[in-house]
Formats: sequence, C-alpha cells, structure tokens
Amino acid sequence: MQSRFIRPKNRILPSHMAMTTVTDAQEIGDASMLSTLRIEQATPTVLLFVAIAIISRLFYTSIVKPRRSNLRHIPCPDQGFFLFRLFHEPTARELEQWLDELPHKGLIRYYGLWNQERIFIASAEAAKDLLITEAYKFEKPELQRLLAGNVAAEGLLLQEGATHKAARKAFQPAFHADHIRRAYPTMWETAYDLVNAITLQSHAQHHKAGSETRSSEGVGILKPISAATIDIIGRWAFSKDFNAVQDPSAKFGRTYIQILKTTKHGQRMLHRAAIIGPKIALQLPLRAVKTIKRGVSLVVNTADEIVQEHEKCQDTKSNDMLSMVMKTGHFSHSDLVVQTVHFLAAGTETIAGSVAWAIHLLSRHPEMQTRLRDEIRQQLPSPCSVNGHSDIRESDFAGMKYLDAVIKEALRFHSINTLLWRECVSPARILDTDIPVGTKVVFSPWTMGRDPKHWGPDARTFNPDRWLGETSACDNVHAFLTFGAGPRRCIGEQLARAEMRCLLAGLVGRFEFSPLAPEDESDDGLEIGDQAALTLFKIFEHWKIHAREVEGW
Ligand code: HEM
Repeated sequence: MQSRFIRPKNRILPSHMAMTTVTDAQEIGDASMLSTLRIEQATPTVLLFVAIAIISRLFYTSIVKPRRSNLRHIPCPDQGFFLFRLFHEPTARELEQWLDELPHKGLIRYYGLWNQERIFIASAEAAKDLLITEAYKFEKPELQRLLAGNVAAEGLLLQEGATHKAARKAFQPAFHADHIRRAYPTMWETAYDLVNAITLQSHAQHHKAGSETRSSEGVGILKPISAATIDIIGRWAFSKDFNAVQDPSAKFGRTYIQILKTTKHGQRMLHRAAIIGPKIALQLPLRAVKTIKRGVSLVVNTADEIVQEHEKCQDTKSNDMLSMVMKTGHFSHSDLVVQTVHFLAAGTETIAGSVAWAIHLLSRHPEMQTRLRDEIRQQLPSPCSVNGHSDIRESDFAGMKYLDAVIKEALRFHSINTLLWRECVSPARILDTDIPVGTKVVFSPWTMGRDPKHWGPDARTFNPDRWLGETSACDNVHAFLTFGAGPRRCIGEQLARAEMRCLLAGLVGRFEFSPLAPEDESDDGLEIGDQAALTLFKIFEHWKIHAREVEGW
C-alpha cells in the first residue's frame, strides 16, 4: 500500500514518536487512516442504530406498553399528548387535582417521566394494603434509590428484605421511648443556641439598618434550624459536637447544609438530572455535582472517624444511638459508616423542613401563634434562663396540647415527603386489583393528609384545633402518612416529634414571626418552597421572615 502518511505541519511530536522510523510511521499512518475510514463509514450506521433503538423504545414505552397494561381499567386522567409531557414528572399538586376531579375507587393510573406508567394510591384503604398488608411485595425503585442513596447512603431506608428486617431490629432499641426521653435536655440546650443565633442575626440586621425598628429584609432562619438538627443528631446519636449553630463557619455543618439546601435554579437542575437519570447526571462536570461529591466525601470521612472513635472506646458505657447499635454486634465497620451517613441525612433535613413549614404557617396566623406562645410561656422556663435549658424533661411538655396540635397539623398540612415510591417485586393485591411485578406505585403523604374525603371539608385549611376535638381528626388512621406506615414506618418519628417540640417551643416562645410580604404568600407556600416530586429539599435557601423578640421570657 502506498504511503499516505503526511507529517502534519507545525506538529511537534513527543520524543518517543520522534524516534519512529518511516516504516513505523507508514504503518501507523495506514492503520490510523484505516480506522478513520472505518469510523467515518461506521458513524452514520451507529448513529442510525442508536436513533432506531431510542425511537423503538419510545414507541414501545409510550404507545405499545400502555395499551397492553393489565391495569388499563384503573381510571386515568387526561394528561394530553404524550410527546408534550415526556420529560415531566407530575407533582403532588397535580395528583391532588386528579384526586379531587377523577372518579376513582382508591387507585389512579397516570404517566410520569418518559411516559412510564404509575399507580397512585388514592385512598387510606389502598395505603394500608401497600404499606402494611402487602409491604414486603414492594421495594424502593432504582431512581429513588439512586437519588436518596447519593446523599443518604444505602442505609436502613434503602435496605430491603431480610437485610432490612435484621437491621431494623438492631436499631429499634435505640429509638425506644426511654432513649428518646433522655434527649430532651440536649434538645432544649440546642433550642437555646438556636434562639441566640437568630437573636444575633436579627440584632446584626437592625444594626445594619441603623434603627431599632425591625428590618424589612427579614432573617434567614432555615440555616440555623438545619444547623440545630445537625447538632442534635450529632449529640444524641454519635456523642459528637458539630457545633453547627454556635459556629456557622464550622466545616461539617456548613458543608452539610450546603449539600441539602437548594435554590430555584438548583431545583431546575435536579429536575433535569432526573430526566437524564442520576447515574449520568452525577458524572457531568457541573458545579453542583462537584459540591455534592466534595460534601459527601467529607460526610463519609467524618462518619468513618465517628465509628473509629466508638470502636476505640467501646468499653466506656456511652449511651448514644451508635453505641447501642454497635452492642448488637450486627454491623461491620463499613456497615456502621454507611448507617452513620444515612442517619445524619434522615434525621436532619426532614425535621428542619417541618419546623420551617410550621413557622411559615404560624407567621400567617398570628392568633394561633399568640395562643401557642402563651402556652409555651406558662408551661416552660425560658431556654435563656439560668438553669432553664438544662433542666427540661419530657414531662414538662406533658400538658402542652396546643403545641402538639400545631406540630401534628404542620406535619399533616405540609408533609415534607410529598411523593414516595415503590416498585412491585412479587405479585400483589391492592384493594381488589392484582398488581403485576414491575409496576411503579406512588403514595403521597402530602395529598393524603389534605384529602377532604378523609379529613372533612376544611382539609385544605391549616387548623390545629382539629386535633383537639372529642372525635378523631380523620376517618382512617392511614390517612396520616407523614411518617409512612407498617414495617417501613419512620423509625425516627418519636425523636422527630420531640425535636420539633423543643425547637418550636424555643422559637415561638421567644420570637414573633411575620411574613415579609403577606399579600404575595399563601399557606401553601409555593413562593418559599417547592412541590418537586423527586426531592426532599422543599424550602428554598433564601426564604426569609421577620422575627421580632418578644420580651418577658
Ligand atoms: C419530621 C421528620 C421526619 C419525617 C416527616 C420522616 C418521614 C419518614 C417517612 C415517610 C418514612 C417512610 C419512607 C417510605 O416508606 O418510603 C421514613 C423512614 C425513615 N426515617 Fe424518617 N422522618 C422524619 C424524621 C426522621 C428522623 C429524625 C430519623 C432518624 C434519626 C429518621 C429516620 C428514618 C429511617 C431510618 C427510615 C427508614 C425506616 C425503614 O425503612 O425501616 N426519620 N421517614
């Protein structure tokens, strides 16, 4: 074959190539020419195959599969032409609309991202079948595993089958009421730190505004609340003082809050990531991806240090969650690291978001806020009083009916988990419908908590008094799904309720909260939070509120 190798002008060859003989060069030239030719010839063919594969898959999932579905008889809303909604995952608000408008018998069928079929649990009876009766026939689907596992690691929430049952058993004693009860002094101390942090922020604002009147800018309370939840889980579960509230620049707290907080822009990125799939999205050279990866690696290293420290002093009778779990001998070192990362995630943002929603709602209902403040001040010592913060006991909260009613109502009205997912892994039955393996099932603590069929005509109104009546607030216990139900029910529920008591009591006892722009906001809070289907991060980082100190406590 004639040599067609031409040394490119101005091209400096690396030294090892500069030694290459002409023959070598010719061969290399011929070979590279051949492969270039092959690639050039092959590229259109490969592209054609890829295009055909994508179109065939789209055709199958969008047109053939829905027509062949065994679940076609389940009522389905009109979602419009599939091509226009291919990249859209319906939000909890859309599901709520279907729940109201579509006649159904407890199940609704709809299409999500990439036109995939979903079965929506539209009644408390159906929720009972999914989460209790048939619980072990459903698992968490891959998309949710990847999204949650990326930040929260494959801990208890994402384990399945026998592995889950054994792990849950090992964790159970640490979440016993007695152990939670002991956390009250720590939680109250953290509430004190939180009140101080917000006071400082508000003073700094007044100073900046140059007056004693409240600043029109408001204060950002979400980060200090998140920091408080990090400090509490650190102290209660791991005997670790992250000091995140007192020192907002402390590395762990700052980084952790950065991973979990989001902006509207961040939410849009998350939605796009869900479209292309988190596996691919997490490989993209994006700043958000780098921030998450850096943050997660810090969390994993910290978790590793925490576990190592516990392993070194196993003899000392530490009573934190990790020590109790280690004593069961169930987990290896690496399992414990994973679970530590997991509990840091599970036990922080959920509570911070719920407290933030409660404050948002109370800020919009001053009469409820005043009633709550009166109860708090009558019943509890100020966390700022000399011994007030360390002497608190669970029994001090015993008569605080209105505080508990406000917490239940905030959890009902704004369940932090808007949508949760399952995939059928062995033939199951929900109500009178056979569910085939592979079916994606969605339940929504948010819509279920606001369904007038279960909660009465004022279901979409924030009304803590509904919990104080003689009769039950709803017609079916499974209509309150904020903590899930059955064997996968939230293991941290009692800890979360205790923490919400302390943080809310500290905040509302001390401050009067009011919205920055009442006329532009609503109880639903779409302006400050998101209805995103696929994420937990429901309140935007930049949300601000007026916080005025109320003297006398
Ligand atoms: C207001 C706060 C909280 C809310 C609303 C909440 C909500 C939930 C829900 C709905 C589930 C069930 C998920 C599903 O079935 O797919 C769950 C599970 C779980 N939660 Fe929570 N949670 C909160 C606080 C906590 C805390 C404080 C912890 C731990 C310290 C925690 C740890 C877990 C774990 C480990 C699971 C998995 C349980 C299992 O699968 O066995 N959560 N949570």
